[in-house]
Amino acid sequence: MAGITDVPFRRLVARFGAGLVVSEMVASGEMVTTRPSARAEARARADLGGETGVPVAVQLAGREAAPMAAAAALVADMGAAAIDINMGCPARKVTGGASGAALMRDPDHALRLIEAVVGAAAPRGVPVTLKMRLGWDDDSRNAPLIAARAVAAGVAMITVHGRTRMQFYGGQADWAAIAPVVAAVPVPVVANGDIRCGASARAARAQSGAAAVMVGRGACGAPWRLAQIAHAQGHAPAPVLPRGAELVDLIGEHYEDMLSHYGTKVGARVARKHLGWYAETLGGTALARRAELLRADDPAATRALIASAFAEAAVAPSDAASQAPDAGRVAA
Ligand SMILES: Cc1cc2nc3c(=O)[nH]c(=O)nc-3n(C[C@H](O)[C@H](O)[C@H](O)COP(=O)(O)O)c2cc1C
Repeated sequence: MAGITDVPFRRLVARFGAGLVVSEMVASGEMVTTRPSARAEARARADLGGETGVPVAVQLAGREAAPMAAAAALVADMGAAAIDINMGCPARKVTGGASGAALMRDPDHALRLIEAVVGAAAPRGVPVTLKMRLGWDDDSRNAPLIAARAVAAGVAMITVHGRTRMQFYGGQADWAAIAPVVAAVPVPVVANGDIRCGASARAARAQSGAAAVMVGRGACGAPWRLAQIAHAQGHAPAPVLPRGAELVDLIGEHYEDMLSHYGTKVGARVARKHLGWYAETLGGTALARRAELLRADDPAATRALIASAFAEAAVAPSDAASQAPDAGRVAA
């Protein structure tokens, strides 16, 4: 997730057992631009330096086949374990440039782009995956059609966020609407949208028939949650959940990692949203002090604040998260 799943966050997720992490969305044009600073930033976002200690898939966004193929070749040569094509981002600045979910409005063009990426990645032995929505809007739910064509072009796995682009993040993800994509392709389909706990993961898989789930916002302020959900599905051992001093240490290390990764000034700003999410996840005293955490600026004061705000916090068991707003539909 852009602005969230950066190197410090991915390092934490890897610590809880992730075997593969995915970069933030990287603009293909910037990856291959001749402007050195933009290019360096794009390549840093891809993080192929092995800093997380586990394989990295790189997600590319773009609207034209040629720069997408050039970026795919570049990241494949830099060691990407897989290349994911972004066909789901609803943001106006992305779709306005005809990238992200806007590609779903023109399947023929999208296919040329997919073929170009596969053409660059396949000879290098790197699989290509695709992330999409149900369609642009309710009148054009063309995910099954695009998925089938993408797989025929060589795509190895498809993730579907169960909303249309016009829904942005509103309403609830429609997991059952992912089932026609599962039926249309012989490759694994991953269900995404509003999955926050073991129970919602099970419900999403049951309603969609998907082989796996993807968790986005549910991992914010909860880098352990992916491991909890994997365990609830019987795919991983129970994660050791930090409490008290260990939790303070973990959040403190995340904070220090953000400062060193981005530099103190930018890092302190990036850290605020993560500290706010930790407070929302952990509740209690931490939640009561969320406003302070969101204003945190000076590193010494922030370190002291982390130590006192999270001192009594404990991670809830996975399915306690089903007390979240989607609890009703999980039970239904
Ligand atoms: C701030 C933010 C940034 C995101 N960035 C990306 C991205 O870079 N690539 C991507 O495929 N999806 C991105 N997403 C979408 C999520 O991956 C996911 O599809 C969506 O949030 C629904 O899943 P969730 O309910 O589990 O969050 C982003 C979502 C948010 C809220």
